[in-house]
Amino acid sequence: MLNKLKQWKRQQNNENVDERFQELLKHPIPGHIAIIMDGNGRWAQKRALPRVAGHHEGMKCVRRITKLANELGIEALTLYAFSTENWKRPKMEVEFLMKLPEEFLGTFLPELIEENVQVKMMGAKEAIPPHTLKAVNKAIEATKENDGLILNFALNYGSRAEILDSIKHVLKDVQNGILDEKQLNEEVFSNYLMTKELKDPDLLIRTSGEIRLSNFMLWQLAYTEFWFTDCLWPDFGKEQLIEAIEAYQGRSRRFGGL
Ligand SMILES: Cc1cc(N2CCCCCC2)n2ncc(-c3ccc(F)cc3)c2n1
Repeated sequence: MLNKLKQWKRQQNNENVDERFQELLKHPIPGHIAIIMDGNGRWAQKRALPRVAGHHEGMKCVRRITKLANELGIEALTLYAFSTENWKRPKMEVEFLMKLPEEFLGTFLPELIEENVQVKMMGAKEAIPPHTLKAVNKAIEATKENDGLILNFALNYGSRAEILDSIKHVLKDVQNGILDEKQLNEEVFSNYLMTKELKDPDLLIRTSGEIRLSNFMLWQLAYTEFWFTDCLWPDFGKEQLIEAIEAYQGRSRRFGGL
């Protein structure tokens, strides 16, 4: 009896989730969503599993949320997969993390191609292992003509380093007469950033209850709506994505105006 009731309640909830998902489409959808995918280690710890099990489960969640974002017609999804600070983690964990891109793409690249997804990457390539970079570059090449969802992985990414490198590039262009410093403004500077082909994120989601940016897209998030959740990334699913976008749709954005 109890199982029947649980099954009925679960079905009611699923129907409600699907209705809410469809309802999202009647209101403005965020063009670009950025996600700090936090809580993978804690997810594993709660289950007395090794931390890497949480990272692996988090990788499956990447596929789940990518499919949902594509269904919603979201233009770009930027995922913070590995920060410049993550190199400080234990060697074994870093080696495991650096294998995830090739595992993800080895499994899902055909599906991404099928679903018209364009894979991009932003970050400092020089420190990324060749085997990792080879898999990512293969996916970028294989999907470069796709014009559906842009799936942008932040890999060995740090925003302060990105901004500093852009400033150095601007200085060099001014010195070489390529750029007149009087022409330098926010729009011109944005074209020096790794995100030059993307609009700024409309919505930032951070999971696991942490309320900080962790050196992520500091310039680009100036007018972005933030949504924080205690939900751990591996547990982040359709219902949580709906909740985040419902919150976004409930806010009126003024971009500094009245
Ligand atoms: C380093 C790392 C970690 C990683 N995690 C799983 C998601 C939670 C965050 C940490 C662990 N995931 N998940 C997917 C990728 C990936 C990266 C580039 C790419 F082109 C394709 C897939 C990934 N990369």
